[in-house]
Amino acid sequence: MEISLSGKLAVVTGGSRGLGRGFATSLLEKGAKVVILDIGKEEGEETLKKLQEQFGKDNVYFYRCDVTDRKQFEDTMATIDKDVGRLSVMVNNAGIFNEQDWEKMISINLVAMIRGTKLATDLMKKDNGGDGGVVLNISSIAGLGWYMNSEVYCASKFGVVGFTKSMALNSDTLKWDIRYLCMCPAFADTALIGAIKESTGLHKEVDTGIEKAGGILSVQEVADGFMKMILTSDNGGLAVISKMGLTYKQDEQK
Ligand SMILES: NC(=O)C1=CN([C@@H]2O[C@H](COP(=O)(O)OP(=O)(O)OC[C@H]3O[C@@H](n4cnc5c(N)ncnc54)[C@H](O)[C@@H]3O)[C@@H](O)[C@H]2O)C=CC1
Ligand SMILES: CCCCCC(=O)/C=C/[C@H]1C=CC(=O)[C@@H]1CCCCCCC(=O)O
Repeated sequence: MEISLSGKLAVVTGGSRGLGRGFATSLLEKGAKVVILDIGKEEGEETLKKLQEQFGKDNVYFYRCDVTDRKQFEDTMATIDKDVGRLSVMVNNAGIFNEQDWEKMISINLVAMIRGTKLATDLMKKDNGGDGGVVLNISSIAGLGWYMNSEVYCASKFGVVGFTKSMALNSDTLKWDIRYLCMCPAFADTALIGAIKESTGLHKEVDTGIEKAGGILSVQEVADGFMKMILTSDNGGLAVISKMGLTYKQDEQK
């Protein structure tokens, strides 16, 4: 069964550039309203301008928000609920690769993803006046396997998989009418690749890894897999997006 996104409100963290901007664009193409949350003010405002030109002023919003700042994240979500509308789609996408500043990486990749999921759940759950919806958390291939010089990144992304799959099993999920989904991209063509090379020191190895994987994913390829999950995946869907396309893990067949 495919859901309709027309007129639905979506929030995308880290949506100013890279994969997040791709997800925001896909949601807008399907008729959703999109709020981008990002720490980068200039990039956010630039993206807002471009997307508003393409999809209309009333359909795209940008709030500068550091998702590691608990109060800022909570206040921003409350403001969106009051000023923009009722949330239906939450995309916890903001992430970094920085093994040196590993505590910050855990705060963004894992803690903020958990917080975003909980804040969205409170706004969407049917027994709290919400309309239900979908939370899609962005993990990585590094959330299912292990990579050299990437210990904390892998730990953070394994955490995203474990948390999201377990949320999907929460005994109240059916009552809430919320689907919890997790997507694991392989190497994709964004600024993160430079950060991986710099942080791990594995410049050649990353290029070889990309070659072995059949090349680098375009943002559009990842966004297509993302949209397929949003529209059709059952609660608990966990999928890899690679050059082979979107592949569900274990018992999740689509
Ligand atoms: N590019 C790749 O090869 C892969 C990326 N991923 C994941 O995809 C997600 C998106 O990454 P990319 O688009 O590739 O990277 P990117 O670096 O292009 O975009 C990340 C965005 O997150 C924002 N951000 C960072 N810290 C933030 C904070 N504290 N609060 C709010 N926003 C913040 C950045 O400003 C930026 O706009 C990340 O979770 C990443 O781990 C997963 C697998 C592969
Ligand atoms: C192959 C060397 C990798 C070293 C750098 C690294 O640890 C990268 C980690 C992850 C960061 C985001 C990702 O998605 C990266 C892993 C992607 C690897 C994809 C390889 C696919 C394959 O081997 O088939």
